[in-house]
Amino acid sequence: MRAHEAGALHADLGAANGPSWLRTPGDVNALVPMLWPKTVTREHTGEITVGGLSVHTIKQEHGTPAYVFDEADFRARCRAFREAFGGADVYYAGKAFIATHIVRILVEEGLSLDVCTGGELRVALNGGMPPERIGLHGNNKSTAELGRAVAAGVGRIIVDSFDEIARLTEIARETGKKPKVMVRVTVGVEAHTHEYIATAHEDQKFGFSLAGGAAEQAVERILSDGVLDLRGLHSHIGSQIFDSSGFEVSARRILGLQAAIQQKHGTELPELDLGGGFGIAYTTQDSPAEPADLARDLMRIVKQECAALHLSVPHLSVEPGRAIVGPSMFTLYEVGTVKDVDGIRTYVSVDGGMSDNIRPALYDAAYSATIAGRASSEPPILARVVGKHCEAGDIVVKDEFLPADVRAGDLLAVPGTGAYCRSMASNYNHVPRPPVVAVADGVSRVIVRRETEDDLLRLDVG
Ligand SMILES: Cc1ncc(COP(=O)(O)O)c(C=O)c1O
Ligand SMILES: N[C@@H](CCCC[NH3+])C(=O)O
Repeated sequence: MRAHEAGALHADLGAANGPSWLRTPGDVNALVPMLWPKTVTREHTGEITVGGLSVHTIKQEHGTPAYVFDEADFRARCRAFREAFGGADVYYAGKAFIATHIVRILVEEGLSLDVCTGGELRVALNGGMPPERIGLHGNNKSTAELGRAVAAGVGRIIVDSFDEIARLTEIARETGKKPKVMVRVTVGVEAHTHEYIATAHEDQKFGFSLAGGAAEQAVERILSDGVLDLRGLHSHIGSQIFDSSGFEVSARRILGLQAAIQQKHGTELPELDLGGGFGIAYTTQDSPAEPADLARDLMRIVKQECAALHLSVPHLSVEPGRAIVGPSMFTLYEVGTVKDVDGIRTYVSVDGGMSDNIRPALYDAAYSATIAGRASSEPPILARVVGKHCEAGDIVVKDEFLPADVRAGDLLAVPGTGAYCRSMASNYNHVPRPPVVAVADGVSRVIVRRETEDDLLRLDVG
C-alpha cells in the first residue's frame, strides 16, 4: 500500500503548498507546457519524446542520469529575448550553463555573453564569441584574469572593487590599451528571492554601494585617471525574480546616479546594464513573464526616468541566464528504489541527486517531476524524489504526485534543470557528473561528456 493517496492529502497540503494540478489519475501523465522544453510531448505510447527522440532512445544511447537539452527550445528563447529587446544587447549569463556548443549557438543567434571567470572566458573564446561581445564580471578577478581579458579585447569589464580598478589601471598603462569598463552599483534593493541569490541589498560582497557613496567614488577615480574607458553603470539585483518593481527601483536609483555624474563631471555615460534575474517556472505555482513583457516594462521605466532626469536614453543591455537556458533542459533519471514510509510518504530514489542539482539543498528550490517512460492510469500518490547520496537532505523534488505504480526501472524526468544545475554540479560521493545531451531533429549529440570514475581517479595523485 502506498503511504498517501492524493485525494486524502489535498486538504492537508492546501493549494499553495502542494503540486495542485495533479489531482486525478489522468493528471499524473499531464505535461504543463510552461515547465517543459517546447518540443517535449507525451506520445500515444505514454513515453516522452524531445526533439523527436524518445527518452528510451536517449537512455539507450547515453545512459542516465543525463541532462537533456532541447536545442530548438534554446534557440527560440535566445531569439525571443533578442527580438523583445530590439535595440538593446542581450548578454546571455554563462554562469547559468556554458559549453562550447552553447557559445556557437549564441553567436549564431546574435546574443552577447557575460562570463564571470577566466574559465568561462576560455569557453567563450573557444566557442568563437567575438571578444567585443563578451562582458567580464566577478567580485575578485585576478590580475591574470584581467590581463587575459584585456589581451583578448573583451568588450566590457564590469569593475567591482577599488582593488580591481587599480589592477586594471596598471594593466592598461602597461599594455597601452584603454579597456572599456562599467561600474557595478549596489542599488540597495531587497529583491524578492532567496537571500543567497539576492545581490543588490547593502550587506553583501558585490558592487559599489550607491547609498554609501562608493559607486560615485569609483566613477570619479576612473574619470580622473582617464586610463579606462568608462562606458556606463551596471546593476544586477538578484536571480529568480518575478516582481518587476525591483527592476523599477533599481533603474530609478541608478539613473539618479547617472544624472548626478553628468551634472558634476559633464560626462554622459552612453551605456546602462540592468542585469538579469528574470524568473522561470519550476512548478505550476510560478508564473514567469514573457520576454516581450519584460522588455517593454524595462524600456518604459528607463525612458520615463531619463525623461524625468533630462538624460538621453543610454544604450541598454540585460544579462538573462536562467530565463533562456533554464526551461530548455530536463534531467532524465532512472528510478532505483521505491520505499513507502507508512503513513508519511513514498520515497522514490533516482540514480543522481544533489551532485547534479544542488539547488533544492542550497536554496530550498522546488522542482516537479513526471514518469517519462510510460503513462499510468494508477491514482496519484504523494512522493518525494531523492538522490543516491549519503545525505538526508539529498532531495531532488520535495513533493510531487507520481502514479501509485511508480517502480524501479522507471525513467523519471525533472524539468527546468538547464540553469545552475550542470554549472553547479559536483562529484560528491565520487558520483561522476552526468553528460549534457543536445537533441534536435531526431538526432542526439553529447555536448558535455559524462564524467567517469577514471576522470576522478586521475585527479587523485596517490
Ligand atoms: C551580474 C549577473 N548578471 C546576470 C546574472 C544572471 O542571472 P539569471 O540567471 O537569474 O538571469 C547573474 C546571476 O545572478 C549575475 O550575477
Ligand atoms: N546559482 C543561483 C543563481 C545565482 C546566479 C549568479 N549570481 C541559482 O541556482 O539559483
